[in-house]
Amino acid sequence: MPATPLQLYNTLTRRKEPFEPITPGHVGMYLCGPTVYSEPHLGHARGPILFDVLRRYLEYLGLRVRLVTNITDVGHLTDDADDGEDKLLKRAKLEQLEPMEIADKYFWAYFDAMAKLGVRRPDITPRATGHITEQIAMTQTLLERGLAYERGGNVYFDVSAWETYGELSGRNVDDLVEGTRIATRSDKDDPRDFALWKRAEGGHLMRWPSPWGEGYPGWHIECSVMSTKYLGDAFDIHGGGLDLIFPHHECELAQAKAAGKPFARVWLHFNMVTLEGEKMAKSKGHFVTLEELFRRFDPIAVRFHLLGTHYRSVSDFSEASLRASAQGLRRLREGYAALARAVEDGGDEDADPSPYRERFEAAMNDDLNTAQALAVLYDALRETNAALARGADQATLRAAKRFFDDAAGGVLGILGGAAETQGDAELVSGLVELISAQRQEARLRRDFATADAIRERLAALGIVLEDTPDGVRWKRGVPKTEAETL
Ligand SMILES: Nc1ncnc2c1ncn2[C@@H]1O[C@H](COP(=O)(O)OP(=O)(O)OP(=O)(O)O)[C@@H](O)[C@H]1O
Ligand SMILES: [Zn+2]
Repeated sequence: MPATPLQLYNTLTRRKEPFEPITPGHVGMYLCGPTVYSEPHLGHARGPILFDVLRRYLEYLGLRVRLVTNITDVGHLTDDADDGEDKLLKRAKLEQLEPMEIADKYFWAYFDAMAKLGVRRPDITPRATGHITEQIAMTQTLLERGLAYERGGNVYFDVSAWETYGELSGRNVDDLVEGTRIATRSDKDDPRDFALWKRAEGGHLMRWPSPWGEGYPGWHIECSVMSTKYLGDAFDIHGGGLDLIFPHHECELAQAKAAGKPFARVWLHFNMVTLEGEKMAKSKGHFVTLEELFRRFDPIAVRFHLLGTHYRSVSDFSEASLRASAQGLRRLREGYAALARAVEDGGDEDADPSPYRERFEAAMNDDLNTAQALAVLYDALRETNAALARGADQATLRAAKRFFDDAAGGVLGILGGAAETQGDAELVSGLVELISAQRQEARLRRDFATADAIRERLAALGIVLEDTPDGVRWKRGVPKTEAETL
């Protein structure tokens, strides 16, 4: 198996190791996706952006990648110890919607936000509710192998029967008993055991028939099932936030291996996005939504901001740091635009590569050090600005442009493509505000003919101006009535 130059830190072995795909030329990766019960927050963007960059970089290295990201649309309990209230059902009651309406509403909210962040869609997005049969089958296998037991419609994994339990998180299994709150009325043999299948109580809306009566799957089993279904019993990379190492990934790994599947080879865990030093979490109500941020910042600046910290370090959110990222991105775009204008079409395809390419690759190969990779881009930018100022030859400029296209555009996804479109959004917004200010001036001069003409021309372009006590606002749309536009 040929190793790539890429080194990745593997949580399972606790060290950086050369990344070797199981099947040469192909990479299968699985990222634990969101539970779709509320608006995505900034913390939810870190994993998808990291995996998007990893995928793009593997492609840059010439590999074919299949990325699977699951959607947890079976509601799970507010408590990791198989206890508490179902998050999705709680939200459904609150919004007076069907649980599936909640799941769909936030599924789309999530993917709309990811698209704005320049995150390419996963190749497969399996939903837990679409894989109940497979989850029942794996539960049955574990029962047949004597590694699980049933108690009145609940099926639990027998942790004491699985020797390597704790291998991923490094937790000592005996100590775990201490740390596990012994739930009252629990029918588990051992408090460390976790649910593979839960009996649906009276009011539980999401339920399916099973050999153990009506119920629903436990949280961890969906990922063991859906990852291996689409990537094979052994696959290359499995990822998620550090908060998922225990219990979620520990349990996923135990179940899958106990069912006879070698499972993931590399476990990649990213650190948390924090707000005032504390983990952003929707269940704690401690977060800033992506939608809120997108109202004030270019989404690609948000992407840029998250890439500015190595994925294994905490990324603390503040307005000031995001503003600084937005400014940094603007400088990069301006520099690139000047370079693109100076480069003439065609020729020099075989010119020497930019000297920065090697440094960029070294940073990415070192466990995806995107912070370092961005620093290389800025060194290259400084050099490019100097080259433009001294009127460097076309071969040099073309090599520089190719480097920015591949590194900043292709791999990091902060220039070109979606990034460019976002830049356009900023431009449109700026232009409309400029024109709107001209109209205000016309009105102050009592030049109503000009003011009305501007409003009409904008309306014809699908832009509606609204006079509000806080000044003029604009939105895309059609004016409601003729009277309102006057
Ligand atoms: N603050 C955060 N920083 C980085 N990743 C996060 C953060 N919060 C959640 N994630 C990641 O988002 C993915 C989806 O997690 P989940 O739906 O459980 O979100 P959550 O906000 O943590 O919810 P909850 O508060 O209910 O635990 C997981 O991979 C998780 O690691
Ligand atoms: Zn998972």
